[in-house]
Amino acid sequence: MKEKQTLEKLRQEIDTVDDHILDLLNQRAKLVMEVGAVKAKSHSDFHVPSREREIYERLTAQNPGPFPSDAVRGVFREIISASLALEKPLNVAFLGPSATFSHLAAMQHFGLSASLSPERSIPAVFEAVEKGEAYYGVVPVENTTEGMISHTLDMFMESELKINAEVLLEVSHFLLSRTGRFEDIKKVYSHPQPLAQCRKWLAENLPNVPLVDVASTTLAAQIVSEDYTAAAIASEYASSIYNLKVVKARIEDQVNNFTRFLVIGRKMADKSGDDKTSLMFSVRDEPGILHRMLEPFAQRGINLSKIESRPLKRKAWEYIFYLDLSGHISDLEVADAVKELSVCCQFVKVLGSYPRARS
Ligand SMILES: O=C(O)C(=O)C[C@]1(C(=O)O)C=C[C@@H](O)C=C1
Repeated sequence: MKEKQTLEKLRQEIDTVDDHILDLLNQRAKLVMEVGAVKAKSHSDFHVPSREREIYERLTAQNPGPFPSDAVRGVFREIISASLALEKPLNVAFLGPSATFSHLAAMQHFGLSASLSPERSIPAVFEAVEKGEAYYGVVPVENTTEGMISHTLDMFMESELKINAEVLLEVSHFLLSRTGRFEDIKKVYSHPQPLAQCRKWLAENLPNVPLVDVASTTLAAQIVSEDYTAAAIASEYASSIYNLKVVKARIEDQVNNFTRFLVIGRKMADKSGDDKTSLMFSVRDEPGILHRMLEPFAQRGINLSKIESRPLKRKAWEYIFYLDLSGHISDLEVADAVKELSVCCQFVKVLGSYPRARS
């Protein structure tokens, strides 16, 4: 009896706190709408990744607990997403179909209030943003086990779109089926990449079961939702969409399997204080050129986090280089280094400066 009274009292207190939270959320929403009106007048960008980063960092740093800091980030992810939708409903194109990892990356970055539309290919995502059908696009660029996604890099050769943000997503594969029972599985469907990333686990655990390549993990989940004797390798999110049970979670052979996605838009992103800049350039074919192209960065102590080369399609044995470095293009040192680099280049293109993703 006493416990019941205590419970009731505690729940009343929770209700009072919730009322405060609701009131504060509405106070915040009104302020954000004022910010939106100012931005509309000055034609400024509605989505500001650097400001969002500042909010997350400030709140998680000062969080006294016991509410977990990761949850603070998740809650504010949704508060900001809903606020932004009040300023301007945001259309975001991503590499579809729905429930694939690009969809998850878009949800992670923009929250659940953004309107997310699947596109059938990487060029179609670029096109949707270029034509203004979407404000932003989300495309994969690199995987820790499979390497660079050259299709995305090649798109920047023609496109004038800018990288506005990066998203790091841990890619975990789930074995899903209607019954959730191992013994019912007579076939496994998935996209070739997840099948390759789970090869060892499949050989050990389902050695005689045929593996079937399909166009996406979503299609695999869809097929399996109508076949009680098949299983799909897909994301955990796909299980909720297609009403499937998890036979086995995290079956990828390599732990720490991350994919990096780029958020592309029509304008350059503001400086956040912890940024990366991506460049693309081609150099003249002459002795010592590789050394010279890296010198401007080494001399200024600018850290390079990635260098990648791709063949220039128009000319045999000539290459385009992609470089990721620490800093924003509005930093004097970075701007100077890029200027110096351009002396030994046929062309240099800044693909964008954007906040470094939290790993
Ligand atoms: O500060 C802004 O520029 C806002 O638009 C407000 C706000 C927020 O909810 O705090 C919303 C969206 C932006 O991406 C960043 C922050």
